[in-house]
Amino acid sequence: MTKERLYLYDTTLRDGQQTQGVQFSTSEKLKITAVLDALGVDYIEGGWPGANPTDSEYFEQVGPMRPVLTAFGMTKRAGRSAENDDVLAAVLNANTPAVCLVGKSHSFHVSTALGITNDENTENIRVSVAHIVAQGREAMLDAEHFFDGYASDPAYALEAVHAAHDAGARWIVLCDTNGGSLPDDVGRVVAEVIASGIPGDKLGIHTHNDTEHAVANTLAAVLAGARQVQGTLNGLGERCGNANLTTLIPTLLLKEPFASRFETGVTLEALKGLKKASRVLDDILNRVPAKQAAYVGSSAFAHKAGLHASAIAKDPTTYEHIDPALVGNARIVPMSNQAGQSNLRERLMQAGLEVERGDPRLPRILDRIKEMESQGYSYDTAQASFELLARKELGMLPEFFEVKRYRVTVERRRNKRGKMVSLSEAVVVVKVAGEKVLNVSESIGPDGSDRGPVNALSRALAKDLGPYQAIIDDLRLIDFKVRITDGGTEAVTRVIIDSADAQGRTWSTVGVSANIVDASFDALLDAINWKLIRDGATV
Ligand SMILES: CC(=O)SCCNC(=O)CCNC(=O)[C@H](O)C(C)(C)COP(=O)(O)OP(=O)(O)OC[C@H]1O[C@@H](n2cnc3c(N)ncnc32)[C@H](O)[C@@H]1OP(=O)(O)O
Ligand SMILES: CC(=O)C(=O)O
Repeated sequence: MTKERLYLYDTTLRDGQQTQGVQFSTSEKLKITAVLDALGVDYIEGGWPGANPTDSEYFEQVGPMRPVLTAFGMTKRAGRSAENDDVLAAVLNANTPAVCLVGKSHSFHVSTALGITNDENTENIRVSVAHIVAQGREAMLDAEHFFDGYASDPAYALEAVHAAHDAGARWIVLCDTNGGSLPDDVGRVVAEVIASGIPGDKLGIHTHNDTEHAVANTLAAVLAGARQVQGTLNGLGERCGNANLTTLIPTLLLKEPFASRFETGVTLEALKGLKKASRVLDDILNRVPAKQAAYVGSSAFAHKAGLHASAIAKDPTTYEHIDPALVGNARIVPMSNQAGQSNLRERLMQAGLEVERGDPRLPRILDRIKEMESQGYSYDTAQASFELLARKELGMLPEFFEVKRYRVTVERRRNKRGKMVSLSEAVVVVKVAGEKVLNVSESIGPDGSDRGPVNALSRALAKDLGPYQAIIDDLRLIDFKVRITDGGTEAVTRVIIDSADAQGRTWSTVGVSANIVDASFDALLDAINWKLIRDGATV
């Protein structure tokens, strides 16, 4: 059976930039462009030229590429010609092969937001699309609020999209702008638009995630006949985000009925780069990756319960909907008080530790984990701390250095300008390679402000570890989570630290104490020891 082509349209650089707190620089936009190109999307919407200096600069710098570069803008305003609309001119001046204009298709918005008549709006759409087509560009209309408009005034919603179609638009994109639609309605409405005379291979779908249905709504639209799919990496986008391409792409490629009916520009080989693509965006945004993200999250193939891990060891398909390698992800079998010996052996194997079934050390490790978790530790995310605990029980934990003592102080005082400022200072004394080393560090960030006592401790600890220093030089603390938890008889502080290094590895460690500084210090120590072991340090 010949497969039908589905076109993937990425709007990370435009609608993704409408996410609260997200502001890409030009170089970040160029980096994301390269990721999208490698993945194989068909269109990249680069932004709104003329709306801000970054978007304009991006279009000047981006250069030729395989995906169709698309500039975004809005239909011309009433009372002026398309040729004389300065906003439209700025969009066209970016000289992109494709231009996508947002236009109103809900009569309520035409009267309320634009303050014009339906006829004027229809004319604005028609003339604007015709103007783009006359310049030899591929024209698209993002029909804003289409589904809400169709529910309240179907005749006008159809009039608006037919105006774009008749004026030569290559794509008419039906937008669920407020994200409140549900799949049955989206599928029905797309089918009715096709029945009204706009063929499905000219229809696109653009959904928002305000009811967590953006992906489901997109799939419903595709099943009803739409052939262009809009979305963003990691579901970035205005309010609750857009349809998540990081979920949609593997679903379209791997799940039925999509996999056998459709093909996209993304190959199975490129799909293996999906998790990495997702992480590049997280890195740019300085966000901690969402662990439970479908397909690409670090928990997406994590098998915590003993029953699951036992079956997974026999056949991974017992608890996995796809092979994680297809999307560049990996299976993990975390340790926790939900685990049995199958989790443990699998997890040890992943850490390079072969332990025979029936080895008496296995139940000892399990007992130790359960005992530590009852004191407030949590190992299902802090896998690096688990590995160190297991190594200790197995007699395979080298002592690279010994911490003799540490101290941290926080001083609050007025600076010369009379402003109250803090200064955190830490002293750590370690014995390493037979030598006692005293390290002192302050915690001042690049902007001159105090980064707190844990940062000062981390810097002092990692300042001079003698022969091991070169190994830990690239260690970075990327996240720090503190939680007051029940440690058996009384409340304790649990600190989880996520670390990363230049090899792209991330790992989590845990520390627990009644004292937040001690809990943090223990988690920091584990982070360093884990890296030393993984990088082959010897005593
Ligand atoms: C649904 C979506 O997400 S569409 C994407 C929206 N994206 C953005 O808004 C981000 C980029 N936008 C901007 O930088 C600015 O809004 C600009 C540069 C485009 C316009 O700025 P300003 O001229 O200051 O206008 P402002 O933002 O206050 O208001 C938008 C104007 O566009 C008009 N407008 C809105 N949609 C349309 C449309 N589809 N066609 C024509 N005009 C429109 C509004 O009526 C309003 O005009 P008014 O001030 O005469 O009432
Ligand atoms: C165009 C667009 O981003 C929307 O309607 O949601």
